[in-house]
Amino acid sequence: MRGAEPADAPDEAFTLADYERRARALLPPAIWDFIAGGAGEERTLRANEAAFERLWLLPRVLTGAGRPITGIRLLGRDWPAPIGVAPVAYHTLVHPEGEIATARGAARAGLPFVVSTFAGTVLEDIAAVAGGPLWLQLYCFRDRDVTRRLVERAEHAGFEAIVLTVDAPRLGRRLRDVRNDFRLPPGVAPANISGDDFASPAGHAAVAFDPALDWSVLSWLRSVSGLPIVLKGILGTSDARRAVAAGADAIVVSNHGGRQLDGSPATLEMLPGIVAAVAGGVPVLIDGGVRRGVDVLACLALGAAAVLVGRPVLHGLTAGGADGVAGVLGILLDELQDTMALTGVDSLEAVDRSLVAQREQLPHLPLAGLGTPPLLPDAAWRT
Ligand SMILES: Cc1cc2nc3c(=O)[nH]c(=O)nc-3n(C[C@H](O)[C@H](O)[C@H](O)COP(=O)(O)O)c2cc1C
Ligand SMILES: O=C(O)C(=O)c1ccccc1
Repeated sequence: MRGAEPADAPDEAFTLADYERRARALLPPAIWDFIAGGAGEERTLRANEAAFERLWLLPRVLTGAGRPITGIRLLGRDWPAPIGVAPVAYHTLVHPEGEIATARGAARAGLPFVVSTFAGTVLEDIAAVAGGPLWLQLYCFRDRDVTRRLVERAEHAGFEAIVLTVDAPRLGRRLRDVRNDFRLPPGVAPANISGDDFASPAGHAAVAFDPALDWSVLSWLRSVSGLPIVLKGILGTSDARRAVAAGADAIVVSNHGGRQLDGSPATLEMLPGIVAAVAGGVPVLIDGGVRRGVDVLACLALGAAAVLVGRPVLHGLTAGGADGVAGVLGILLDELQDTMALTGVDSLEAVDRSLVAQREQLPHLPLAGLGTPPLLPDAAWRT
């Protein structure tokens, strides 16, 4: 259920769901499937969004907090809001200007952009139009020279962090793509790595990704770059602790938007346990299913430093190029401000766990306990 929708679906978009609908109407079905789909039966994909439906925000009244400030500081940089663009391959699949248009759109909000190893446009060109922090998402290839050159180029172009994706020794089995025999259309190819045979993403990954990647990759990465290293794709508490011990500068709690291990839990459900395990050691970011301002605040209430959004940015890019990306990010920002004002917090430092309650738990709470409900008991399973 997407909220009040006009029957005749006009062109104007007021929510991320509106952008999603517009993108779906515009894209060829196989490209839509590649973007929208997840691995296997898509249980994890569905779980990401569903987890937000089970969480309520508890407003505080008469706090005088009507003019919220959304800014945060992360890895030594000010962000105007705790929202960044998640790394997504091949923006040129949905718009001829690809990541250039995305960077222009993100620049209007001043928000950070994590550029994929599989970007369809050139890193230096993206850097030339960016207006907020740029991070490079890295897939570590068997060919470490190709990997190293990519990192060096990014550093030289002014990228400020490396986001190493750690949940992909190979790509997950995405059944929509298998059934569609999905291939990249002519003209869509990675612009920043050498090699060939990119047309089938899963086929290419099976050959090129390093399937034997282990924790030693961190010291290798340190040896080739002085940039902060962010590990993306952590879902378990012991992996989170290990990431901190291994010297990661931040982590992203992610199941890759449900595209890798189908059957892995919703990211929101794992967040509180991971935040507790990391105990302030490094900032914890999260992605997966963030679709409204209230979702952003829920993540922060459970301890996230910031969120990344993936598919919605591509929906904006599809529907309106740079304007569409700015539209999507602007809606999220406006909604976050609305949510903060109505929740009664005027800065993100004031946000804590007392602001959220898990739906199933509320009826059992004594009324007096509403301010500090025992939320989301930390992950029942540990890895
Ligand atoms: C079409 C598509 C391509 C993606 N490509 C990458 C990628 O190249 N590298 C990466 O680390 N994650 C990639 N992801 C995962 C996203 O970074 C992110 O984890 C996920 O999309 C977040 O969930 P959301 O789409 O629900 O916001 C991709 C996701 C999609 C939908
Ligand atoms: O990471 C992904 O999810 C993804 O879809 C992808 C696409 C092309 C190349 C590598 C990964």
